[in-house]
Amino acid sequence: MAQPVIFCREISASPANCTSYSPFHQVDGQSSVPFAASCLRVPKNCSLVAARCSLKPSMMPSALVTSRPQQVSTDPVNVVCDGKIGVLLLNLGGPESLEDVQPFLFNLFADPDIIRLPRLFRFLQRPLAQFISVARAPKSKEGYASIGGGSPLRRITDAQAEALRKALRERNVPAKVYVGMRYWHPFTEEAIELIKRDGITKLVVLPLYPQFSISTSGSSLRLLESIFREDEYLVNMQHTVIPSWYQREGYIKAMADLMEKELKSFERPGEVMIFFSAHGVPLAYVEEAGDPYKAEMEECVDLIMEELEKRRVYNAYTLAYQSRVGPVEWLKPYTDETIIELGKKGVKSILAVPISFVSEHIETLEEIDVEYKELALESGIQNWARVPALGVEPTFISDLADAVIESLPYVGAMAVSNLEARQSLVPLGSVEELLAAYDSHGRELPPPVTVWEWGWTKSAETWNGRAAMLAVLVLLVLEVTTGEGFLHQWGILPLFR
Ligand SMILES: C=CC1=C(C)c2cc3[nH]c(cc4nc(cc5[nH]c(cc1n2)c(C)c5CCC(=O)O)C(CCC(=O)O)=C4C)c(C)c3C=C
Ligand SMILES: [Fe+2]
Repeated sequence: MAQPVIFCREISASPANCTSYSPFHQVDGQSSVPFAASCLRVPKNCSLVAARCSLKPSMMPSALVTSRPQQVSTDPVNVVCDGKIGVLLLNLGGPESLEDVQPFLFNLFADPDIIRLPRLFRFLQRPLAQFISVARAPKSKEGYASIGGGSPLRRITDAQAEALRKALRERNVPAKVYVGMRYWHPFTEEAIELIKRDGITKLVVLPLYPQFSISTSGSSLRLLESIFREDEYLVNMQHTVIPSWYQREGYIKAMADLMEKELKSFERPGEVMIFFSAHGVPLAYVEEAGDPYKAEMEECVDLIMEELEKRRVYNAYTLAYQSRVGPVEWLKPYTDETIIELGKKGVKSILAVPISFVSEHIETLEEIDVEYKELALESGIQNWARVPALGVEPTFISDLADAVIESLPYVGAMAVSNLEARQSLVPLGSVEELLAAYDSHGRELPPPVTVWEWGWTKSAETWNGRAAMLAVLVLLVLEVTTGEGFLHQWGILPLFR
């Protein structure tokens, strides 16, 4: 994993030709040593007012100076360009109807960042995804049926895109804002088509996940990288990525505002346990593949609590991880077990705070509001409330707009137009650099799901699952090699040719 370093960059634009060099400095204590030099290309007629940026220690690669955007100095950063600016919001996507559930799950499980099979078995990714999605669909459908028959994600993300567009316009930055989902409509590929159609020349890529995970932002960026690689238009389009933004002051304040408001709904606000519930990831993502998700999550919680303390809110708090799937170990502590523990310890009031996602979705509306609430009440907790997701909260949207504007001076700063370099480097640097910083060896990730959960103990479940997985792999190999078997009989296999 990349070592923590401090990067400092100064950009100065010469008005004559609007081209400048931006030396990078790696700052080691007091001294500052040149680290690398890259050419910042700015289109003609673009006036770039000097921007200074100093970043605190971070795991981010050098290209991603925008990863600590709140650290950008208060100097005015004005980029008024004749280029067409686009902002691409990346998100997960969700089924819009019950019929969409199985194909949506297929897309999710076909993603090697969700299930990464050993290289030898990669050809089984899609058959396996088909198998798991068909097996899981009935349970998932029940969940989506209970929240109105589909995910609200598309509607909310579209509203966020529109609000962001307006906020940018109010700041005199005319930009088009696009939504690209990873697993359902509008797919990232659809967004890219619109970006090309509109002739966008400068793109800010903004995953709508506050914290970075290989399984979310990483997966979306990996897809984007492969699209960029193959497209001559995109090769020449300048871009930058804001990989995570949980540490931004505006986001932290917006979260604290919502929490403060919700705390007031309790009879004795001071006695409420603040319960941050984050979406989990399998432990191996963090411990073996270098996913910064857990570290970023913990820092995020600390920053929110610090902000609340400034407001004289001193409640006890805890962080746990929800939504685990299958028998492998996920990040701990688990939300359900923690709720039971708190009940045993005599906690009477809980304020649940969904922390890894900025829209309402199935895991807030069903898992937290229904399942965890029920569990809490059964465990002796008497008062339960939940903080709503940020959605289009003005402070939040306004902060996203600031993040986009602060990142504009870096758009294309790492551009490589050299044909030879394109082969080894990703054309426009930053997506590739980001992916290279995490999960650089593309290590095998554990399949986080299983459809075979039998046995009485955790260990038995794990081994049963592994044995069943092996058996299915063998069957699939036989199917693919002989063209006969149960998947063909069920008409499953021809679907993914
Ligand atoms: C930061 C957020 C998320 C992380 C990290 C994440 C990892 C992750 N998810 C699965 C499996 C499933 N996720 C599902 C839905 C879903 N996941 C997230 C967010 C994160 N996932 C959201 C916002 C949603 C809901 C979308 C919606 O429709 O509202 C599902 C489908 C629902 C279900 O059947 O439970 C699955 C499955 C894994 C395996 C994983 C990490 C490897
Ligand atoms: Fe998920």
